[in-house]
Amino acid sequence: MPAQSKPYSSLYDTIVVGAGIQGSFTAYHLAQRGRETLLLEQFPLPHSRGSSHGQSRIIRHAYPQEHYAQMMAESYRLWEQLEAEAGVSLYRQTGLLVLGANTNPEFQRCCRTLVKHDVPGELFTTESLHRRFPGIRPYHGEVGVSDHTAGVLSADRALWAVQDGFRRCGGALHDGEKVTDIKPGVVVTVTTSRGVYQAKSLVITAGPWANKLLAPLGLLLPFQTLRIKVCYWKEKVPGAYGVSANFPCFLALCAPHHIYGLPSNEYPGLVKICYHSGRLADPEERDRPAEASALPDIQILQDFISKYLPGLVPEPAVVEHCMYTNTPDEDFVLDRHPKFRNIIIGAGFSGHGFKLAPVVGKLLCQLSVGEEPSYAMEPFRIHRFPALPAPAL
Ligand SMILES: Cc1cc2nc3c(=O)[nH]c(=O)nc-3n(C[C@H](O)[C@H](O)[C@H](O)COP(=O)(O)OP(=O)(O)OC[C@H]3O[C@@H](n4cnc5c(N)ncnc54)[C@H](O)[C@@H]3O)c2cc1C
Ligand SMILES: O=C(O)[C@@H]1CCCC=N1
Repeated sequence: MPAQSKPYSSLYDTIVVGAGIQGSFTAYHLAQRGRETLLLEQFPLPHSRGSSHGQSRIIRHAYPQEHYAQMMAESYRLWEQLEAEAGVSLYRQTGLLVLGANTNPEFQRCCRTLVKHDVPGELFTTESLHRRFPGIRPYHGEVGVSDHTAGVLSADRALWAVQDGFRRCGGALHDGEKVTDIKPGVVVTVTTSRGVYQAKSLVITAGPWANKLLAPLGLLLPFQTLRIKVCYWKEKVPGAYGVSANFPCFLALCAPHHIYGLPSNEYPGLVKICYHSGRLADPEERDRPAEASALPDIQILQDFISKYLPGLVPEPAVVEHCMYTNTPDEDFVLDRHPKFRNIIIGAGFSGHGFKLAPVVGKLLCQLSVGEEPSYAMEPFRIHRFPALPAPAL
């Protein structure tokens, strides 16, 4: 048992299951409020089996949905606060360019939220876009809008910083300890591979494993767990698409799924460009070879790079893997269990939850202490899914 553990079957205010970015921020907010909190993680930390590992994530105000755009101001502030507390730099401003047809409704909604929230940026015609970013060829006559506040979060470092902040507030983090059973009740009993704990409330932030913990609690949410290929592409001229050359992050509004990229930085000479989808995969068998019918994501990226980014070699130089947990509408689930009201669920972050983790953690903390959440929660409610399958309890 880890040194700072309480004895067998001790009572916590809250237990959080899953120390990815969402569970870690939830635990951090709870501990900052003086709640006795236990954060349980199945794998020894750090690990690369879930959704929060890797060097980089995009942070941006540019969102087509108002409910995310309005959370971003607070999210930036909380990231800055964490940087100050931890004494580390977590955010690098690069700007972000959204590329799309000027008739694309999602593009137009992004422009509207940027204006509404007074976010500094510029509109680009096809011609001015190519002049300003010569490395980009708007192949189908796309236009652009930029978000000057956007940039890159150092993901691994951020995860470490928030877990360290949690511990410094007196929180207990047990890694390498898998939750195997949850018994609901006024006091929730949690059994792990190492012991039994009790808490007045429980937060489940288990990423792609969420349904494995929810099914025995009579709930199966309509999640798709996807294996995403994180591809890095070589610059023909080193640094041409780099942060030092002021190349921005970008989000290309392509059908059926978007393509996004980050300037070369973490691996010098390599630009991270990914397809915002992947093939269905169980997180327990993430790297099992794909069926023949699997999504040709690399070909889609190669085609995009040949057409739009002529300064890159259209062959991936490095491919890593990560998991998405998608909901049908790509909105998060932040809600109480419909039957066990002291069990809170944070899941379904659909490949865009990292930047919002400071606010997500605050909302899950508010739900677990019985406070009114600071934002309208309707988009995140479980009851938006019709006809949920009901596993027997
Ligand atoms: C390739 C890729 C690129 C992305 N890019 C961006 C981006 O640019 N910007 C952005 O904002 N977001 C991005 N995201 C999304 C973001 O990274 C995720 O939304 C976020 O990391 C989800 O975190 P999580 O804590 O929900 O899940 P996870 O990180 O998977 O954490 C869940 C944790 O729960 C643990 N767990 C599960 N079951 C148990 C159990 N029984 N007992 C104990 N522990 C358990 C798991 O081991 C895991 O550590 C990206 C995601 C990927 C994969
Ligand atoms: O959330 C983000 O910014 C990235 C880029 C767009 C698609 C998903 N993740």
